[in-house]
Amino acid sequence: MADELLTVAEMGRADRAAMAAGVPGTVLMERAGAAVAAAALARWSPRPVAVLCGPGNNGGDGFVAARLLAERGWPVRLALLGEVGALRGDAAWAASGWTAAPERPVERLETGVLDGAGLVIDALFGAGLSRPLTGPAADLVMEVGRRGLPVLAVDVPSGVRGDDGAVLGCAPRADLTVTFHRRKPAHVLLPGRLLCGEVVLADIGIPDGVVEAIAPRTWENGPRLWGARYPWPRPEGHKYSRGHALVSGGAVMTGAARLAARAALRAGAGLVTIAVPPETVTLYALSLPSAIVLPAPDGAAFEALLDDPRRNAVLLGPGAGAGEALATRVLAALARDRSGVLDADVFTSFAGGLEPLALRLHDRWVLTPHDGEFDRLFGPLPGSRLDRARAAARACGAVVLLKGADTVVAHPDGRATVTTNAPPDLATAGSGDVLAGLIVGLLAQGMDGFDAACAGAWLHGEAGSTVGPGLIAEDLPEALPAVLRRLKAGADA
Ligand SMILES: NC(=O)C1=CN([C@@H]2O[C@H](COP(=O)(O)OP(=O)(O)OC[C@H]3O[C@@H](n4cnc5c(N)ncnc54)[C@H](OP(=O)(O)O)[C@@H]3O)[C@@H](O)[C@H]2O)[C@@H](O)CC1
Ligand SMILES: [K+]
Repeated sequence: MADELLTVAEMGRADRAAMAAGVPGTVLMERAGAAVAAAALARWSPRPVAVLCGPGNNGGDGFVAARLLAERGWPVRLALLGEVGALRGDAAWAASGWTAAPERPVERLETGVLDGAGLVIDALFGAGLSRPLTGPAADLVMEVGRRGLPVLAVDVPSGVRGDDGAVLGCAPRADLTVTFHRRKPAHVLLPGRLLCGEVVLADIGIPDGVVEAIAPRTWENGPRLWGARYPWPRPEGHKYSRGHALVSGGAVMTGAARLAARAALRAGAGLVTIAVPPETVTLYALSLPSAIVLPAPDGAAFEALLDDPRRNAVLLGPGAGAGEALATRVLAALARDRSGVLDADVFTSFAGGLEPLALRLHDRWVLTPHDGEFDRLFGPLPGSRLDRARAAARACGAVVLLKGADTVVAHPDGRATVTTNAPPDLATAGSGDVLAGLIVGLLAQGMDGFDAACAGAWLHGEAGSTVGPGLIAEDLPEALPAVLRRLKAGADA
């Protein structure tokens, strides 16, 4: 499945470009409807179907699918929101194909159309959803849910907004969603992703060059985006050539930096130094035999460690304790030519204003806030998680990774990815520290900020899935070798 995600506006451009290139809209619609019918035939045994059509082209796709399933002998009832005579363009053409057979009426959109149905095809609204569902459309959607009928959604479950996966009013929970040409953000962002069920991507004959011309800026995160630049160890390499991460460890919450350091090592950093309060050196050293544990009693000692240019990537935040001392260390790291990750307590330390950070950050730095930390640092920004992460990256000049079940990574230049492989088991204490450690480990090996953030988020999700139920954060670094082995096998194939 292609990784690009098209906004609704970009998909509209793709449709128009295809038509300008000589593919008529009716042909696109016939192929779209045929893909829906084919998906129904592939997934379900023959059964009575209720096709719910809206007043636009999404409904047009429904008319085509209804005709094709009826031609295959499936009992099909079709109901339309509005009047057939009010349909325009390709949708009117598609409706005429259905009504050409006198035994195929167009029913009013009322709940009775569901009686006897063993499958619902939801073709009420797709890309043109412009407001919350109300009236008969909402009634039908609610009734489908009450009856627990299987649902095949056309393009998106009606009520799910394509650009951000938000639900306007209500939307059915689909078992299968057939979308066209490329997926939309709604297929990967929550809650949309959960309402889509399985997503099938259908080729409706939009020429390949069209996507290149549109040059989308959003992708589903995965190794196809960054795998070619993954810093696999080289035969001629040694630990000094694999980067040296510097992790700042705290006095009280010592687990956070230890988890991060271990993850950085597992991600392949050649060396990891943890700078810790002197009284905690033994504790850190005993639990991390592969790391270098050094005392850093104060800011000056930390700066002395920073001054060694071999320590090329820095992690600040996990377990550090918010406040002036942490802020000073952050600014000291930013004043040097390093890459790094800012996490956790850093966001509280700079909650008073972004300016001191924004003046010095650049795109080899990655900020990894969850939603609460994000709001603390950037304020309540409008829009979807994609919009907000992009705006934040632009505002601060660094890569922003907005953590969650649908983690977004955004670059200041507008590129963004959505990560979809994170299992719910990852929502556990210390999980974010591991993520920060993975990213700093990749930065230390020379990956750029956007690649490192994307690869780190994906590896984190894979490690989480590998462990599965019962996961605790300590498991994640240990799961990494198996994940990397699979990644490398794919890269070598
Ligand atoms: N050639 C192509 O472009 C291709 C497109 N394809 C298909 O077309 C779909 C996009 O079609 P579309 O642009 O016509 O929009 P669509 O989702 O049918 O809805 C628009 C209508 O719904 C109405 N409406 C909106 N919200 C409402 C609400 N809450 N409650 C009530 N009414 C509401 C809205 O009214 P308005 O906002 O104008 O008042 C308008 O009348 C796309 O998802 C894909 O399935 C494929 O066939 C491939 C080729
Ligand atoms: K739909």
